[in-house]
Amino acid sequence: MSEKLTPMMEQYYRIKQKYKDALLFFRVGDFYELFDDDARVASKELGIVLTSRDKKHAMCGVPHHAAYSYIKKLIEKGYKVAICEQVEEPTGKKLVRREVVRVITPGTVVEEELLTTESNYLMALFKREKVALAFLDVSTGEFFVTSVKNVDEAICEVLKYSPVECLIPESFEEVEELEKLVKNVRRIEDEQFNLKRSLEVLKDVANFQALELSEEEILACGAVLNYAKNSLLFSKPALKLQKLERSEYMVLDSTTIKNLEIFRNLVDGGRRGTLLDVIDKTVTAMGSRLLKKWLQRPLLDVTEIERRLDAVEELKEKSFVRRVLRETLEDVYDLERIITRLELGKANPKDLVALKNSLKAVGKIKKFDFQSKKLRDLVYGMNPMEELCSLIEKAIVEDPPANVKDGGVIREGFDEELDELRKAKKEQEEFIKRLEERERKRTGIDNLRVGYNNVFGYYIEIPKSKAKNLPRYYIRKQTLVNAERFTIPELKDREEKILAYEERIRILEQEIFERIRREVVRHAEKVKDSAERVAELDVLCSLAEVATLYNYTRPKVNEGFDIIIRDGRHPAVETTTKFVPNDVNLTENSRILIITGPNMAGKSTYLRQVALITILAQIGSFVPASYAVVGIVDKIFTRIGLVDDITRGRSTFMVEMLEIGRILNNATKRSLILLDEVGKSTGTKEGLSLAWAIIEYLHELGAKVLFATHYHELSKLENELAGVKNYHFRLKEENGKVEFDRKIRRGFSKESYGIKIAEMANLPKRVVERAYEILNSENVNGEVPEIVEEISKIDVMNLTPVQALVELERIVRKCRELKS
Ligand SMILES: Nc1ncnc2c1ncn2[C@@H]1O[C@H](COP(=O)(O)OP(=O)(O)OP(=O)(O)O)[C@@H](O)[C@H]1O
Repeated sequence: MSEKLTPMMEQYYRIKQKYKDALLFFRVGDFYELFDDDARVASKELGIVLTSRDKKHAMCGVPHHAAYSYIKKLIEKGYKVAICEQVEEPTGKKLVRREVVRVITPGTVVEEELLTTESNYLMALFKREKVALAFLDVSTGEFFVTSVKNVDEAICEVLKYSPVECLIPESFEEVEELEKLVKNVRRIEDEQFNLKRSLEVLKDVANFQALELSEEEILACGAVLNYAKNSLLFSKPALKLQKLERSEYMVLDSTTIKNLEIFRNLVDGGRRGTLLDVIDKTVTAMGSRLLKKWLQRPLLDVTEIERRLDAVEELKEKSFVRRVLRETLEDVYDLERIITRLELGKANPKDLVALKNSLKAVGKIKKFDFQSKKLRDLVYGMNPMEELCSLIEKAIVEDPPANVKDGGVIREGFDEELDELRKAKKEQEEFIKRLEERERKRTGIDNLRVGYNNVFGYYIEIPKSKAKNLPRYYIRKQTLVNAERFTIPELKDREEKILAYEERIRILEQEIFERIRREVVRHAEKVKDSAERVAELDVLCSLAEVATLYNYTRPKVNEGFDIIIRDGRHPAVETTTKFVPNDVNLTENSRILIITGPNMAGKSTYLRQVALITILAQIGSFVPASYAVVGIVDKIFTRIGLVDDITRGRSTFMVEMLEIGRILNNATKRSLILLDEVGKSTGTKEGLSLAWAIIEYLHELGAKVLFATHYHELSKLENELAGVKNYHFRLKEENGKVEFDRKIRRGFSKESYGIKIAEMANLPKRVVERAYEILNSENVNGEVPEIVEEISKIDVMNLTPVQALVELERIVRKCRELKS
């Protein structure tokens, strides 16, 4: 078959050979065409018509000007797209040279049209003794690496950063775990995680030597960089690597991130109703990304937290200044991405104008005067780069086209040679105008007209009825329904001149644009620095805005142990419900709170709000409370709600115990632990014993614990362990009607409201009455028969001596209680 291929198709197959795993967008004139299997896939995924070329090759195509919308769909579905361009101007019949100029994958996108404002991370994972994770957002140049102890912790990082594409060695076993969280997991041959190759690509990263990375980290970093390099984004990456130490930030494990609905809600996985959603009032894309990072990494350093709080307080108080500042911040475009596109040579003239306008806004921000150290430092260090700004202003027109090749980008008066060429071209055009006038007179045809199109160039158009007896130098070019088109030697001559000028203008404009781009890139670091400052100011303004809007107060954050909150609220629930505030006192002798109360009373909400207030305090935000003291928490663990993991053949109980095991093994005295109905997923007796033993363990550890439970028996722990205190929620009963009052109270409530809630839920009256009847009958209410039954169930022969002792102790305790 190969000898019958046209030269173009031969060229196609040669190129396709190198990009087998990508859909090849092959530029033919104004279209990108896809062939064979690529065409079949694309036509199905994009809903476009499948045709054929030369009746041999399946084919479909998309117009080049709309290509991004199609590429976006394919990328979102996880495909790689290789863009093959015509890299020379087509001349005559000779086959035009074509090359792949870019391979686009979800994690290597820099094109504005293909991105959202969120971070777009490409991640690589490498596991040996530890697990190293490298994250690269090529669109902003953000690049960081971190190490964790095991795959569980790695999953937690993945959940936090939500990478869009993930590279793992083929031998990595826990791939299913990852695939639940990341749409595009790519298995890379193990040899690709190669030390020599990684070191080779990493040597271009300026600060690499200074970082002391582990081998795992080097391999993970090398893998992401090589992948980005193979997508033809850069030959030498201009990146700075950051090594994140987990010990510098509060650790939020994956269940906590999910349960507290920090980034995604539990309803549909979206952003609505999440903590991020509530506190994100940023006005720039950079600010919005940074705020998310702050939530991903709450601080442990009290000094820095206090600095942020000072800044938020000042901005909260100066509401007018804040408003003006936020309006100015709105004028700053996504500088991080613009400067990255400029560095990668993928920027367009509009990017330069946006950069200039942003720098002007930066200049205005620099003039703000603040008291707090953080705000002063941020504002003072802003660099508006007036010279660069005025260079762009002088060089680029205010509203340039998106593509330099379209021309009209460089302002008049900026470059003498360009002005000369434009003038010369204009003279020719004016000559043609005069020529039109002259020919009208010569021929006596009033509606003779000179026109231009891309295919035929300049022509003289004359209505058909009058296209007779024309001068001999008129040469026919084209016949239309109502008109004839001609050229004359003079017009042809001028046209050639105009085309030659146009070509020189085009090249010169591109050269000037490139010169300015290089000049801007020389100052890239300064632009990036201002971008970081803008992002931080925006986040601080957002926190001040939220504090004002929702009436938050400044927490007192310290190195102490206590968490004391007055009138605390759940930041998200309070935006949709009339919220009843509650206090919390977590101190050395009240560090484990056993919280009982009916279903739906508000126990889980209470647990969550304490954790959310702690997180807010440690990112430097005000908190939803009237007063709050927060002693730094190193890790937050949660076990809320029952989750099955059937896919892994684990029962609800197994999952629960695995999670509890992880918590008990990793928590420290400084940790905050939220446990909701632990033990519920197994039999009452066993569940209760486990809950009991877990509380004893955590009491010894000294951690702060909120333990919501239906096991009323646990309330006895208050008398046995110094740090345990009982709290409860109850129903308000007025005139025979019950409702939730959502107030937490000290002590333990014996009342059980199950049937009352059933009544509230409109169960048939007969059922409710019968339930009360049974409840009040001897068998149910009497506790002696219950004990007898329990003792008879104990399988004495199969108990170890220790277990037997535990059982005995429990029974004795119960009997004593009954006696009293
Ligand atoms: N302090 C509060 N003020 C107002 N509404 C609240 C408050 N706390 C909780 N709620 C509302 O009550 C509902 C039930 O709360 P939550 O889920 O915390 O109850 P629960 O005691 O944990 O219930 P269960 O034991 O069934 O899990 C929530 O959906 C919330 O909207």
